[in-house]
Amino acid sequence: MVTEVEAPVTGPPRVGTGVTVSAVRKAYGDVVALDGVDLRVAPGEVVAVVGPSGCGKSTLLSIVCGLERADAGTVEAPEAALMPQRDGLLPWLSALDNAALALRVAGASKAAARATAHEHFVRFGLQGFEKTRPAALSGGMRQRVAFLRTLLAGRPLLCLDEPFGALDALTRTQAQTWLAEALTREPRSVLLVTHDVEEAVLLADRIVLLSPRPGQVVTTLDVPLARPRARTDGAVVELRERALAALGVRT
Ligand SMILES: Nc1ncnc2c1ncn2[C@@H]1O[C@H](COP(=O)(O)OP(=O)(O)OP(=O)(O)O)[C@@H](O)[C@H]1O
Repeated sequence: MVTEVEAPVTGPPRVGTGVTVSAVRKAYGDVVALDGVDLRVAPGEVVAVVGPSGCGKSTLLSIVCGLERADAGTVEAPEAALMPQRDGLLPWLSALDNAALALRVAGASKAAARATAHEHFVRFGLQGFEKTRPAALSGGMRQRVAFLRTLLAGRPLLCLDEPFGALDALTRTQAQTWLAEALTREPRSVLLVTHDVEEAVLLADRIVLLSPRPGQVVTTLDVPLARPRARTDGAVVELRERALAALGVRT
């Protein structure tokens, strides 16, 4: 009998040292995107950043990932893998080669990178689609390929920018469930940007609410609930209402 062992995606370090953002400010000319933002992601914690469109959420992720520099303030963060707002899959590569991309960039041979990525295809619900190009995949499958590629980068911190923003409501719900399960299996420190308060309550350990631009932290909510969480659960509904009220949204 063959016993299948659930292999982790990559070796240690898995959750790293966490993230500390202190008094970060960033302006583009006259447009102040972020002003005095403080934020902490403890090792292994999922922190959601929620706020209205244009309040600087993507800018914050770019700074934490080291793609942009803050004008003021400090950021301490381990090496991060960014899953951008659009899935960023390369249209001319197969699903397998897209998933294996970070490994290739890190210097693995094509065969080794494909073999490692392929080990995870069943678990990610992608088996049978190895050779399929992104255009022929469903939206949910594209997100899973993009997420697998992000995980395989082997970084202790994942920065996810609206990972499900482009999906329809049903696919989005499935993807949220799937992400919650994936993070339970493969714990990482996660900074999740979303404008969907419910998504934040379903996935995060803590929610940081930002004001309209310039983005400033309005309040932080703890989500002390076991996963998986149901959107109809009373505690989930209550936290969602509290977050919306803090953002000034009437329900
Ligand atoms: N490279 C840039 N050059 C000039 N302005 C920028 C640049 N990047 C962002 N901005 C501006 O900074 C502000 C914050 O943008 P950012 O994309 O971080 O917001 P966001 O909260 O992620 O928005 P959304 O929810 O709509 O994605 C916006 O006014 C945006 O136009």
